[in-house]
Amino acid sequence: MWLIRAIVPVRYLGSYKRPQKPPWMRNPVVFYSDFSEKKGKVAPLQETRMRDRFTLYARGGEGGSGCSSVRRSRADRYGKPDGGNGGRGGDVILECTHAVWDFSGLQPHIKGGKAGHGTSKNRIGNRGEDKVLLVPIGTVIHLQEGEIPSQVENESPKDLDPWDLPGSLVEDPASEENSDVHQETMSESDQDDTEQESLTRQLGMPKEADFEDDDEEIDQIRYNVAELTQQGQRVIIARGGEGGLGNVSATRYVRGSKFAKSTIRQTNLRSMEDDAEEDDERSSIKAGLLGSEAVLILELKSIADVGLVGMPNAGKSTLLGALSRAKPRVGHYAFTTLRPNLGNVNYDDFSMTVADIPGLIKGAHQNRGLGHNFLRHIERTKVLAYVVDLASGLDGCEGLTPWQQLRDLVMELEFHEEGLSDRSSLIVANKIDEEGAEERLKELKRRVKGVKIFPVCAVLEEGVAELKDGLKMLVDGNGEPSERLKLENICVD
Ligand SMILES: Nc1nc2c(ncn2[C@@H]2O[C@H](COP(=O)(O)OP(=O)(O)OP(=O)(O)O)[C@@H](O)[C@H]2O)c(=O)[nH]1
Repeated sequence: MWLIRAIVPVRYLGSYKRPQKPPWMRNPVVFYSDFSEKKGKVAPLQETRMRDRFTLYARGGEGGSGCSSVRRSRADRYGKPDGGNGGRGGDVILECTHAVWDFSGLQPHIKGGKAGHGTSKNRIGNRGEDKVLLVPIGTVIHLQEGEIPSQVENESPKDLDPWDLPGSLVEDPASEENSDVHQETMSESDQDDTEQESLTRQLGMPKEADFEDDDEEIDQIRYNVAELTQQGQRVIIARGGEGGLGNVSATRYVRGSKFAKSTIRQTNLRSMEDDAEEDDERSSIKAGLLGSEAVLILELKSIADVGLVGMPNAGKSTLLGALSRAKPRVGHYAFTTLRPNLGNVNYDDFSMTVADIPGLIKGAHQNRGLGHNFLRHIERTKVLAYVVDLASGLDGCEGLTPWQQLRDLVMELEFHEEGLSDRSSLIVANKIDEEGAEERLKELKRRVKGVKIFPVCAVLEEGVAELKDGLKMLVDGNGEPSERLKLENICVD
């Protein structure tokens, strides 16, 4: 026995118990989270880049299959069909909400819930679960493939309140007129055709015209097919498939067709050929239909009354904080702002939204800096506030003079979209507290004409009240139409 103990390791004899590690060694991350963070095991919290453009593939849920079941009783030896229809597949729905900023929470592929199958006793299958995706306010939908999304709830009476949006959803008036005329002259037979078409569409059957236009439609993106601009507004982007017919409904359907004479009792009398044909038809109507599919490009265009445009470090975020209760990130380095920030400016009888756009630099249209992608967020602003840094380039420091900043900003706006700078504007001359800024302001007023200039110290909130009044005048529409910043009105040399 002693000999065996000496040869076989002690742990295999059952008496050995492996010593446990102390708890702080078993789970170092929990007990020493600071330590592990220092070692780089836990990634530091980082602000992720905004996702304001997103490609989404959506598919409605499959319809459930219809059930084939026969209910027999003593009185009815042959039985009666009692199979219920399949349920309808779930839809994929986009819902607009203030709760999300961008599309970073979305998955690229989304499918509606599958419906339940029909069961005996003529019970219909459960409806598939709808998938609701939350998107931010100001989402514009472009259609790459599939059906145009349909509005379901809270449809806004106007496209966007309270002004007409420049460059978005502008429809060709001629086509509108044509469509009106077309509607007026539509005869009753045409209406019947349309009803038939919608029925075919509901049943998921392809139309003849679909086949003809297929080639043309490939690779064509239909822009601005829908947009979500109000809290709670919803659109269905992919519809669930219809459920298949159970044998109760299917028998009725088949009785009405060319198999009128073939009932369950007459099965034995039918020819084998008819049987096969009928079975095919029965099984095709029994299966649930697939849901519709769509490939969409979602694009976020924030909606604000005023857009703050300026070079990095000009003090836009500080100014937004001074104008509103928003608390954007402020830093003494360039590109602190990585996503547009929105703030509400309140007056006694009025309120407006201000958007702080990430800083622009010369060449942003060639993707320098953060590029000019964020400029799409000011496509929908009514008023532009150019924020310039009066202290930039003073005392031999690096930086552009305020008038050079303005020239570059207007040029970048125009590079992004022609005519983007052509809207009511004012200039915010920020950092007036800095040494030499007063002289700079005088020079700025001499060199730039056509728009009002508001000297401001955003940090100390000086001049902010006057700026608020100036913004209100422009947003209200009381501003003179000539108050636009034009390149020819900026003297740089
Ligand atoms: N002296 C002075 N400094 C200011 C004033 N306004 C802003 N600053 C400073 O300027 C720096 C940049 O301010 P931000 O508000 O982050 O500038 P921004 O334009 O949002 O910068 P980006 O995020 O890069 O686009 C910060 O250090 C602010 O404290 C001002 O009126 N006077």
